[in-house]
Amino acid sequence: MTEIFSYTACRQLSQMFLAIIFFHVSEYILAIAFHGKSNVTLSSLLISKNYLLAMIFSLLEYFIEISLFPGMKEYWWVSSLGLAMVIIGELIRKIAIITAGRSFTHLIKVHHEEHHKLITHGIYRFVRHPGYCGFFIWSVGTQIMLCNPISTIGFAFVVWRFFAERIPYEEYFLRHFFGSEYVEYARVTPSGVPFVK
Ligand SMILES: C[S@@+](CC[C@H](N)C(=O)[O-])C[C@H]1O[C@@H](n2cnc3c(N)ncnc32)[C@H](O)[C@@H]1O
Repeated sequence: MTEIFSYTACRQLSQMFLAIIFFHVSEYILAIAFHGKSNVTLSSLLISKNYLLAMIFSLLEYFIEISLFPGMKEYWWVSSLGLAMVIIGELIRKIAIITAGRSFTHLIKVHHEEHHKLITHGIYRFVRHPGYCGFFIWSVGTQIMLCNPISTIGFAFVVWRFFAERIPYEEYFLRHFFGSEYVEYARVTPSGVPFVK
């Protein structure tokens, strides 16, 4: 039980809390910067009920494992790989948000607005969904950082499935808004999420 107060737990849990706080606060600040305070609600913090449940589950897994099998959390190369994924995923996502500017909205647009321009430059030259690619790496990275095997697999599966369903839906509207320009862009640019065409 004392392992919960060990150096390992303090370090891994503080990294986790810092990663979460930084992610959500920066999403909110960037949303305000690009869309204006009056157009942004607390939903831009991106904290849903399912997300909260997943995070609580991952912390429960962490506490149970560190109490019963403390050695599991001592694989520092695994934890450091997770930390690197958190930083890289965060960077990719924030570069995507800054590159797309006003075209990046947390809710998928179903009606074309004048200021909504097709973005194909910067990081969007390499992948069509850098924001989702970054979040996928970030979220799985948080669990690798905690050396949580069950949540690593669970997060990878759930987040992947979420984007595998969301991307075709989002692209249906993008094709509608931008026509052949989007079709050609999608033809030559990978999605950025593994196994999603
Ligand atoms: C949460 S953002 C995600 C953007 C993108 N899927 C990504 O992962 O970086 C969703 C909004 O971005 C818009 N969007 C997605 N790709 C776009 C692009 N290449 N150019 C302009 N708008 C885009 C969609 O219309 C949608 O309203």
